[in-house]
Amino acid sequence: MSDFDYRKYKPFPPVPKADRRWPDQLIEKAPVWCSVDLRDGNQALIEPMTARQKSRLWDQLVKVGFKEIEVGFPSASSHDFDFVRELIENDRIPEDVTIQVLVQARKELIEKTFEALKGARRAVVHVYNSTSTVQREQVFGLDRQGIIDIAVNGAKLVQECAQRYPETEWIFEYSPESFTGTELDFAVAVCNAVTAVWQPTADKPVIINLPATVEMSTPNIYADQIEWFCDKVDNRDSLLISLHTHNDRGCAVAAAELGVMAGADRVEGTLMGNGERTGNMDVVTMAMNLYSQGVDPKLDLSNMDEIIQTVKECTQLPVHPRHPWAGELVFTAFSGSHQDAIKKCLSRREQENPWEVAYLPIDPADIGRSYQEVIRINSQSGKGGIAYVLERDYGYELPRWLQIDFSSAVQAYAEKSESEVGSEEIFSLFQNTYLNDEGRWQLGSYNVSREDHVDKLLAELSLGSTREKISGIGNGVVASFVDAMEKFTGKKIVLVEYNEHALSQSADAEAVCYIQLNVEGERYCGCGRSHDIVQASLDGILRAINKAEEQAQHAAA
Ligand SMILES: CC(=O)SCCNC(=O)CCNC(=O)[C@H](O)C(C)(C)COP(=O)(O)OP(=O)(O)OC[C@H]1O[C@@H](n2cnc3c(N)ncnc32)[C@H](O)[C@@H]1OP(=O)(O)O
Ligand SMILES: CC(C)C(=O)C(=O)O
Repeated sequence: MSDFDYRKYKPFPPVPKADRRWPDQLIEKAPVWCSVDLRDGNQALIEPMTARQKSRLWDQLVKVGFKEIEVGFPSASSHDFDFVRELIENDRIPEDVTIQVLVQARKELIEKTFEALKGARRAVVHVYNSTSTVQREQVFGLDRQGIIDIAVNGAKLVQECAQRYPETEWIFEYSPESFTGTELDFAVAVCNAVTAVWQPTADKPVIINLPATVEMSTPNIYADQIEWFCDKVDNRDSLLISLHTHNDRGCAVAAAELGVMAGADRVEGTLMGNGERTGNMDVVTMAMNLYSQGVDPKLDLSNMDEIIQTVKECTQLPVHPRHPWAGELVFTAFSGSHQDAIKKCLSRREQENPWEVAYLPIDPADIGRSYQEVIRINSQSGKGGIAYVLERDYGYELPRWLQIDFSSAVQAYAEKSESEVGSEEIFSLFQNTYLNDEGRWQLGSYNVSREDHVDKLLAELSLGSTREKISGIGNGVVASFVDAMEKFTGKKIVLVEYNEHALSQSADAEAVCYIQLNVEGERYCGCGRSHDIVQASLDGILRAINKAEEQAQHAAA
């Protein structure tokens, strides 16, 4: 057997179920969220958070709008204990926020936990023990009854301690840790034994948390487990069924979503999915998934960059640029056809209609992202994206024929530079390609007169110290200038395309004019920009002709 041998592993058994209902459910409201950033997130860090980092993350979690926050494992370390005390003693817990703490089902740890919570207005005490076959057999060396005894003793101790501190409103939570590796009938039996101690009612429910401590199966199987559990457990109406998924197979969010469809009321997770191994369920992703379906996520994620910054600074972990909804590249299109579709959808969008923009599942502005990042240019980009950047940043509304012409210049440039082409680079390339007069003929003074419906143009061209007088006639200034240039160059020139617009980004009302000429069978484009539309047109024509001349000289050389 080689080291990499799939025969080492066995498939996860499906849940035999003839009455599967969850696939037909829709999630129409947000679950109760509980952040476990300061506990599960913290226990997985290379360097656990300092008091200052915890405090900062706490403030952020409150700001985002979590109403339940697991703040630590106060019996495990003095840091966690002190942090809980600090929150309580300095009155830092808003009225509508409930703190939660985790503890193993062990006497001395439970007692210490209640000491840490002394004086709290309201708190969730979350007690757990492992119930899976592997842990029963190999870690605890106990049979089913032995495991039930640990859970029941823990539940009794929690209840007794709570009675010692009646000034606090207590909420109890129990987790059959490693639920996904536990036989379902046994998970139900353990939880029933715990709730038989706590005696919850519909008015005073307890939380039963069903963790995928390790994600072991496809998310549909987790949903089957949740639905099966909800159907069989005693007193379902007096329980809040909570989910706590991990991301070992990369499906923690999917599992939580399907678990909610299967009947769960509450979801535990962390911001950006920090947590043990591959992490906890990412609350940002699940909440944004709801948001993008038109469901109020009951969390305020509008300042995504601030959230990311806080998470990064407190956990010392990076956030991937392609992290769902939040990464710095998730609203960016580099590829041409995507850019083209985005540009068209955005320009046709009517504010009052529901959001429907190709390749952008939500409006990036909702989470504080600018449209600057939506379209970025590299060698994979096309004309639509390039035109979008020029219009957005410089007010140039390139006609389609010029977009086609210019995109080949940008493509060549991007291939040569082998990197992204920034907006300023694109504009400078545009100027060099269509607005450049260096070493070329420029238009000096000109005069147009009209006689018998025919326009006559006299003009002066200059190139360095050389001056040339030209003249032409035609129907309009443009036609007479083209005529003059035909005589001057000795070439056949036809005006193919002409577009103009006022430059919206110019404070003093400049116009821009785009020209395409056919010079001796070849097409050349030029552009003019001036306060005077005639000047802009003539400049555009001359620049296109200059390009034709330059090309002819190169060909001759
Ligand atoms: C899936 C999760 O994320 S669960 C949360 C995990 N988080 C943490 O463990 C971080 C905080 N924990 C700690 O710092 C430590 O475990 C402490 C301080 C709480 C306890 O430390 P210690 O008692 O020295 O050690 P340890 O955790 O190894 O204890 C293991 C013992 O407790 C028992 N035990 C472990 N978990 C539980 C539990 N939930 N309920 C009852 N007993 C338990 C084990 O069987 C073992 O018993 P043994 O000593 O008879 O073999
Ligand atoms: C204690 C429990 C809820 C836990 O963190 C887990 O199972 O992952």
